[in-house]
Amino acid sequence: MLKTGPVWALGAMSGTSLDGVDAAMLLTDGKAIFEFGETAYQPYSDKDRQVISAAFGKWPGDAGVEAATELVEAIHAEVLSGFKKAELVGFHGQTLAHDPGGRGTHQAGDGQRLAELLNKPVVWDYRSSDVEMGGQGAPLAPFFHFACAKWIKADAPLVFLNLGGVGNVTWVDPSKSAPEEEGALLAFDTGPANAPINDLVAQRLGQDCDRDGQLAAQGVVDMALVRAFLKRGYFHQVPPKSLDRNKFGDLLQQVSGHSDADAVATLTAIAAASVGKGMEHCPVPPERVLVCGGGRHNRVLMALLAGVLKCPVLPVEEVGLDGDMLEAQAFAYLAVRVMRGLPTSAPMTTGVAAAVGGGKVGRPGNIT
Ligand SMILES: Nc1ncnc2c1ncn2[C@@H]1O[C@H](COP(=O)(O)OP(=O)(O)OP(=O)(O)O)[C@@H](O)[C@H]1O
Ligand SMILES: CC(=O)N[C@H]1[C@@H]2OC[C@@H](O2)[C@@H](O)[C@@H]1O[C@H](C)C(=O)O
Repeated sequence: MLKTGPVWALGAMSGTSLDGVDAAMLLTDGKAIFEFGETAYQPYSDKDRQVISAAFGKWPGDAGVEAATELVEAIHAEVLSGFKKAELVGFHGQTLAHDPGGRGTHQAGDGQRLAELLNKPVVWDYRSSDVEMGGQGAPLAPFFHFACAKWIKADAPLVFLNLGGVGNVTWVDPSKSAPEEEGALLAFDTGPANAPINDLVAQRLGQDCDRDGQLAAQGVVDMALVRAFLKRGYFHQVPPKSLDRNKFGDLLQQVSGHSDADAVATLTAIAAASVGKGMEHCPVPPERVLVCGGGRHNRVLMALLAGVLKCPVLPVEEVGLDGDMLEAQAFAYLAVRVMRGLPTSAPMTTGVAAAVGGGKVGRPGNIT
């Protein structure tokens, strides 16, 4: 049993951009944020990235999945074992495939095995029960965004924008008292963010990202391609809605005739335009957009967003949050909610039939 009151939870996230594993401590009772704690980051090597990306789009039992899973577990065990103060762990794992309307959702990494290795309770498989109840299983950070809005004492509707491999937004009404309350949240994936940019610069230049947007800054945006992209069905779907990382895998083909700089500039403009399009769904316009995720370091992307959005666009650091660790903190927060039987998603965050508490709990000594 988890003791009552606030506990130190350790969250870990390996995101779709495949840069590495983020880990962060959070003191929470599953409702409010009490304190932010230590963090760690372990980048994937090129070899790790190859093993994991070879398993993208694959399901348990498919070739390559076991190797990727072992790697994900081993790297998490290494990073997380340093956090002695953690009373429990929230382990997201690595999404390999996401098809909520079909085969489900697949995060590599077994929380029971990790619980044995770390000798602590591990909450994992956060997305499956939401999907089983008709939800998208993503995004799941929104309940934490609600807690962040309270922590920063926001007094008007605002948006959290995460620019990871995929982009996602959470619109928050901070006047509500709980994230599951009707009208408190609206969340969905906006479109591709860093994933296509990373893939293109990896393929063409052997780089891991377009650092600070340097290449995009030298290119010319193919506006016709951007306009055509926004006509795709996904952008006309009413949220909640979510994306597989490789849903727009044909994008690289679309820019194959462009120079490196023009191609990256166009993919960057597509990421910004997708967010702009998504904002049309907000119940009321947000007072500000607070940006987390690695894409906020991309100056071109941030400048384009400032042009597209009709309110201030600020990195979350402006309000005292850590934009590189927000998702890891989210899974720490959600771990405590799961342990306490509190919901982790709701109809307006994932489209699930009713508020649901996702997540399994792995406990040391439970291996059969
Ligand atoms: N200085 C930088 N300049 C440009 N892009 C950057 C910079 N730093 C990080 N990024 C981008 O941000 C990515 C990492 O972002 P983040 O860790 O938020 O993604 P993620 O958690 O893997 O993805 P997701 O949120 O989709 O699961 C990198 O792969 C890179 O594309
Ligand atoms: C299926 C899956 O892993 N989705 C990720 C991905 O990365 C960003 C976006 O797409 C978001 O929906 C989600 O991650 C964050 C952490 C979330 O669940 O809120």
